[in-house]
Amino acid sequence: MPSISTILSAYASLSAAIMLFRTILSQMLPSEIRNYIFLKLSQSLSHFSPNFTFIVEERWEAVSNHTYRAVETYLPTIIATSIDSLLIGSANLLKPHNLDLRISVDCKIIDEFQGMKLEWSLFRETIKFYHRDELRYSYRLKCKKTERAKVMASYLPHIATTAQTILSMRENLHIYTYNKRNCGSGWESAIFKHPARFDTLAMDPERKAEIINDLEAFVRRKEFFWKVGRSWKRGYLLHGPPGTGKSSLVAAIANRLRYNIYDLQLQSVRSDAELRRLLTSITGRSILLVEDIDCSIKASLDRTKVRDEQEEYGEDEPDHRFSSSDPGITLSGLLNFTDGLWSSFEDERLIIFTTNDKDKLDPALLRPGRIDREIYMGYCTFAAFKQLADSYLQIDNDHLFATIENLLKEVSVTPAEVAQQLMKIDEPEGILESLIEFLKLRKGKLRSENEEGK
Ligand SMILES: Nc1ncnc2c1ncn2[C@@H]1O[C@H](COP(=O)(O)OP(=O)(O)OP(=O)(O)O)[C@@H](O)[C@H]1O
Ligand SMILES: [Mg+2]
Repeated sequence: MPSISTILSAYASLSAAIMLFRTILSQMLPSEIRNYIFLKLSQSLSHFSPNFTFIVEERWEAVSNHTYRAVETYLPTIIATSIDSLLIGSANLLKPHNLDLRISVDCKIIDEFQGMKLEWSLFRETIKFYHRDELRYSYRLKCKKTERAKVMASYLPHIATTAQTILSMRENLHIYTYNKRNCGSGWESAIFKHPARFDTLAMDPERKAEIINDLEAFVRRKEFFWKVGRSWKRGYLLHGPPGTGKSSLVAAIANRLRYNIYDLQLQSVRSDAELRRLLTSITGRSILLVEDIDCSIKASLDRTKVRDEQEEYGEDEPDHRFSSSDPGITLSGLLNFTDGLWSSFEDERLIIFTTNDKDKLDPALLRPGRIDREIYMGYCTFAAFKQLADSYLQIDNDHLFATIENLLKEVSVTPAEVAQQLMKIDEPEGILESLIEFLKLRKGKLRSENEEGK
C-alpha cells in the first residue's frame, strides 16, 4: 500500500500536469468541449482529495437561504487572530456586543469543534440571471471527508442554535414590508421601535393574562408541536372597531417575544407565485401580519375578477394597473401558503390577521387550525381606563373614577379616544373633569340619535 506522502506527491504532479494540459487545450479546443473535459477531470481528481466542501449559497430555489443567514451570524463569533479585516453593519457603535459583523470575501476562518478543524471562506461570483449580471455570494466549509457525517449531525445544528440565540438577543427588531422593486426576496426592512408593551396596553387584566399565557405556552411547546405532527405556528385574529388597540397589541407581542414583523399588504402582491416567494423567505421567530384582512382580500380578489373579465370579453385595452404578469392573488392561494403544505418552511411563527369586521370574513379563513385564537379588542371598559390613567397620568385612584366608571357603562368610546383626552397636557389639572365632559357629550349625542331613530 503506498504511503500518504507518495499519494500526495502523485496528486501534486497530476495537478501540475493538468494545468499544463489545460493551457495547451485552451488554445486548441472550443470552450464547451474544454469545460466538459475539465469537469470530468476534476470529478475524478476529487476522488483522491481528503477534503470535502459544503457550499452554502445565498439563495436556495430562488428564495433567501436561512442556512446562509445562520452562517453569516455565526462566523463573526469565532473570529480568531488569523483574521485581519471585518465588515461592520449599520448597528449602534456604542453597544459593542450588539454589532452587526460580517467576514469579507476570500478571507478564511478556522473553527474548531469537537476535535475537528473546519475552514470557512466567503466566495463571490457573477452569474447571469435573466440576462442580467448578478453578484452571488456563498460560504464554503471545508472539512475532512471522514468528518462529513459528524459535521452534518453536530456542527451544523450547533451553528443554527448559536445563530438563533444571537439573533434573539440583538437589540433591534425589524419590520419588513414588501417592495416590488427589491429584486432579492422582495422584503425591505426597517428597524422596529414601537413603544407598545403589555403593561401599557389597556384591556381587562384577565384577558391580557390569558393572551400572555397563550403566547408563552406557544414559545415553550416546540417539542409538543413536533410530537403531534403540527408546524410550530399559531394563528390569531384580532378584531374590533378602529382605535381599540389591535395594532398596538401586535407591537406588544413583537416586543415581548422579540419577534420580527413581516407586514404583508396583500393589495400590492401581484400573483400567487409572488406571494409564495414572499412567504417562503420569512424567517422563524417572526410575526406574519395581515392587517385589515377583509379589505385586502377583497381588493385582491376584485383585481383577479377584473382581469378575468378583461380576458373573457377580450378587451383590447386592459386596465393600466394590471399587466399580464399581474393576475392578483386568490384566497385559496393565501390559505395554502399560510396554512397548507407551503407554510411549513420556517418554524416558530405567529400569523396575525386584523379586521374591523369579523362578519365580513370568509368562513374558510376562520376554521380551527387557521385561526387558533380570536381576540376581540372592544370599547374602553373601566379596567382599561384604569390602565390608561396609570400610564398617562400615573394615578391609580381618584374621587372622579366612580363617575367615569358609570359613564363608560353607558357610552362606547375607544381606548384611542380616551387616550387622546388624557393627553391634553396643556391642562393637566382638569384632565379627568374634561374626560367626564367628553363622555357626557357622547352620551347626550347617543341619546338624541336614539330619539331621532324612534
Ligand atoms: N387598548 C389600548 N391600549 C393602549 N392604547 C391604545 C389602545 N387602543 C388604542 N390605543 C391608542 O390608540 C392609538 C391607535 O390604536 P391602534 O392603532 O392600536 O388601533 P387599531 O385597533 O389598530 O385601529 P385600526 O383598526 O384603525 O387599525 C394607539 O397609538 C394607542 O396609543
Ligand atoms: Mg391598526
